Amino acid sequence: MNNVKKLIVVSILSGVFSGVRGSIFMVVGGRVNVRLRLRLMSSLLTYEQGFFDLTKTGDITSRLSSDTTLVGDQVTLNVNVFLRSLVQVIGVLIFMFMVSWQLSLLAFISVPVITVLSKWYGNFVRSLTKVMQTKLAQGNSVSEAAISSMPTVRAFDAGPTEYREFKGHMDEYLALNTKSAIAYSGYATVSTSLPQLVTALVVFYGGLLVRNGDISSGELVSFLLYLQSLSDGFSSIGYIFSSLTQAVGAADKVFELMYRKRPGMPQQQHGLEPNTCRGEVTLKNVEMYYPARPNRRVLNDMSLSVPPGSIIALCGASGGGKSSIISLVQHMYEQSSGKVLLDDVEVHEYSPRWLSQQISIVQQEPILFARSIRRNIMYGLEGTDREPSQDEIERVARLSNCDDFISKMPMKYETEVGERGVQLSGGQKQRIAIARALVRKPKILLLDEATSALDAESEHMVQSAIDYMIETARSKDGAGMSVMIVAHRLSTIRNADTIFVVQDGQVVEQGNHSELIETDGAYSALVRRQMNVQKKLESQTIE
Ligand SMILES: Nc1ncnc2c1ncn2[C@@H]1O[C@H](COP(=O)(O)OP(=O)(O)OP(=O)(O)O)[C@@H](O)[C@H]1O
Repeated sequence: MNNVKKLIVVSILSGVFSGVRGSIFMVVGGRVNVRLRLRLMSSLLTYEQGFFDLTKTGDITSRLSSDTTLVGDQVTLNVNVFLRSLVQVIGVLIFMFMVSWQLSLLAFISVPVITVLSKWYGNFVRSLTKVMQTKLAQGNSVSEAAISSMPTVRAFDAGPTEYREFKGHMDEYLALNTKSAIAYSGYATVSTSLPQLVTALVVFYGGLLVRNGDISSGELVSFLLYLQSLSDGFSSIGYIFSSLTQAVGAADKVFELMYRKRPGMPQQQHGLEPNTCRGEVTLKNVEMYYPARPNRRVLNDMSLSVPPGSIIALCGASGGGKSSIISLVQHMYEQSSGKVLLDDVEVHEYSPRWLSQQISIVQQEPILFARSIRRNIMYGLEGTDREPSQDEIERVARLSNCDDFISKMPMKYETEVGERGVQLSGGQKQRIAIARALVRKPKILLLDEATSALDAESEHMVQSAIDYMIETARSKDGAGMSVMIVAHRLSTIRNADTIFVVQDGQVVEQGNHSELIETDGAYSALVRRQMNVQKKLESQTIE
């Protein structure tokens, strides 16, 4: 009866032990998964030259999900079983040596072979897994891009093309998967049959030892049972080894991204953070190449200066380099020679955080995030000591002509704008982007003027918001706010203190409107062309 009681206690204890052990590893696996994701996300959000040029962002977002999950899962499942098997193997080994050291040594002749084989197999699987994860990520990137752009896919009836593209990646993944399965079958064949062969040898030699009276037949039987248990332990360690190598293969890519060239959040705090900013921007003999196209010079000996509180316009033919100048001022890219200065200090010397506090930008195609209008307006300031009050948000919304359409929405400022702001019109998005720029009270306002995407009414609304910004910059209230506008509309250009005509990466003319008209060069040609287009449009409308 006592024995039965003991058995019950042991069974319950072992159940509890295995349950607790399992849950501990689930917690550990979950933590590994989340920690990896957080580290990767924080590293991806770190400011880095040229990172904006990554075309396959889906590849990266997939790393955030699938690779980190794989690593976490393998930790949960395998480390747990690995530890259990290791204890089993060590215990059994001790018992085996206690029975017969000669038989034990014989039982181990396969170990060196299996060790070498496992090492080779591990390396193979590791490199293969890396490629497989890349193929999966590429597939994810295609599906993400297609699903998030369904209206375009549908409009161009590109469903079959997208499917073929996706299937191409999946087929490549499957081929690699088959290769991995064949390698596994070879590895498993050798690593399973070798111990069986060794068992046959042990039975043969053990029989001799029993006949010579060196060990009893009972000891031989127990040795064989230990051997079986040992082989079970080894085979589960082998299995775990291959799964863990897979996880390490996946983790390799994650770590590669995490520790790429300019990693680490602390770098973000580095750099100068002066208490004041005058807002004087100067470009001196700047030459620039984009990392994605290192052979194409985009800016060539570019020099310009923006005195504090002035308004300058950049105009000229498409592709001339106007937006590239704006990116350099924000220090999104590094010039290859020359200097980009803010208040006589090179922009790379400032901390990126400080720099972005001084500069606000309204992009040509403003990007909104899938959150409420209120949160979009105070984007980047939320949760900081610069977070604007609701009154302030409403004030800038009024100034940027957003107030009318926001007040007509049922949830007002709490209205969700949808993924990339799809639930708003182009003009509405643009006006929210202007409010977002104004609420930051910048010292330098960069404006990449949007023209084509807006209808006449929206254009009027956006234009009057821009005019207001320019007026603010000129007024005492906005003293010191310099404005750099990539301008297409004559009305905006005309108001600028200095106009720079940019062609093929160089300033070909500069001066104010009347000076440049008098010069009768590239600028006046540009103005004439615009007026002609305007006249044509007007006559067509009248007809
Ligand atoms: N991220 C990038 N990677 C590589 N090349 C780029 C990148 N962005 C722009 N370019 C190239 O740099 C050149 C200048 O582009 P930029 O956008 O500065 O011209 P732009 O004058 O602003 O044109 P637009 O008036 O059409 O906006 C173009 O030839 C363009 O193809």
